Amino acid sequence: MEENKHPYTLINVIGGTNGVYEDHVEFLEKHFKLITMKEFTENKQDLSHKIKAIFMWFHKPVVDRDLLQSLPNLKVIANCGVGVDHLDLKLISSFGVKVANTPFAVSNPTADLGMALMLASARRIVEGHQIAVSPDTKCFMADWLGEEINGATLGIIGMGAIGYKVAQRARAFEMNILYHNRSRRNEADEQAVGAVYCAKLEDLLQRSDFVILSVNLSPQTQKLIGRKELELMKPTATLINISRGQVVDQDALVNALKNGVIKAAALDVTYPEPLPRDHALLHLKNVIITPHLGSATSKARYLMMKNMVESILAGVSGFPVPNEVHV
Ligand SMILES: O=C(O)[C@H](O)CO
Repeated sequence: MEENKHPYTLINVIGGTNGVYEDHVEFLEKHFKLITMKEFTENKQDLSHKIKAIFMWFHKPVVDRDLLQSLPNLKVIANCGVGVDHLDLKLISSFGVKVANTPFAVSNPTADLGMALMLASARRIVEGHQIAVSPDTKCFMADWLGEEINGATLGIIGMGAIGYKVAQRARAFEMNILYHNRSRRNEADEQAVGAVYCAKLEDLLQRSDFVILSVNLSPQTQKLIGRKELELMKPTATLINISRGQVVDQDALVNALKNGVIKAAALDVTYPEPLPRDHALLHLKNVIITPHLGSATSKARYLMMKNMVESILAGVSGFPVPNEVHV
């Protein structure tokens, strides 16, 4: 592969659970001369001036001041996924480096997962599976009653791309939809999904049977849902989190779930991930937890990688970077 045709790109070590999938490597190698973190660490002197881009797959490699200082020709960091809360955008931009994410690749699968969690909790899918496979089970179709979501009220907190996709799906399930967002959506958007804006978060919390979190993590949304907010929810309500674990005060959530303040929680994200094995959330019957599966589909992962490649190619060639995240 000719060096002058292909930007050198620093990636996380190939393979392993946090690595770039091995079957993606062939695709990446068509566009880049890939340098793994290991190769970089072992040959810093030779490589540091050559690397122009970072392919950041699930928060790796860690981009800190030291790494930025050792890459004087770095132009662009492509992050897989939409959330960039693990990146210090101001620091990165002070080095003249651009950041891009992949919002369009993740919005459908993450919204799907939000619906899956809501339905799984409402219809007791996880308990049902355990009953169905248990050697002691003799009786099917017994008293494992759940709730129907049609006609119920869904409160969506964070009506960005993912929140809106959730609303589209919830409409098809004939739910009543409330939403709270930094800025109100235009009338056409609201009407298309039948969503009603709640300027006050309190209002949405009091009226919803299901509350779903689809906000970005920021200083404003850290512990957005704490004791006070949980107490405003109905005792029959379920909290679903597909955003970031830190958006919820987990100690307050554990208390609320233990004491019947709310009925249940369905969480794709926690803090930390994974939770320590003795964490109370892992042992409560009214909790479902999935291991951050929001964007975990083959289609999304392929699209993420494709979008990242496009952003890197544009960034290293001095063109506007698709999906650039501005500070
Ligand atoms: O930020 C995102 O898009 C997801 O959490 C990564 O899968």
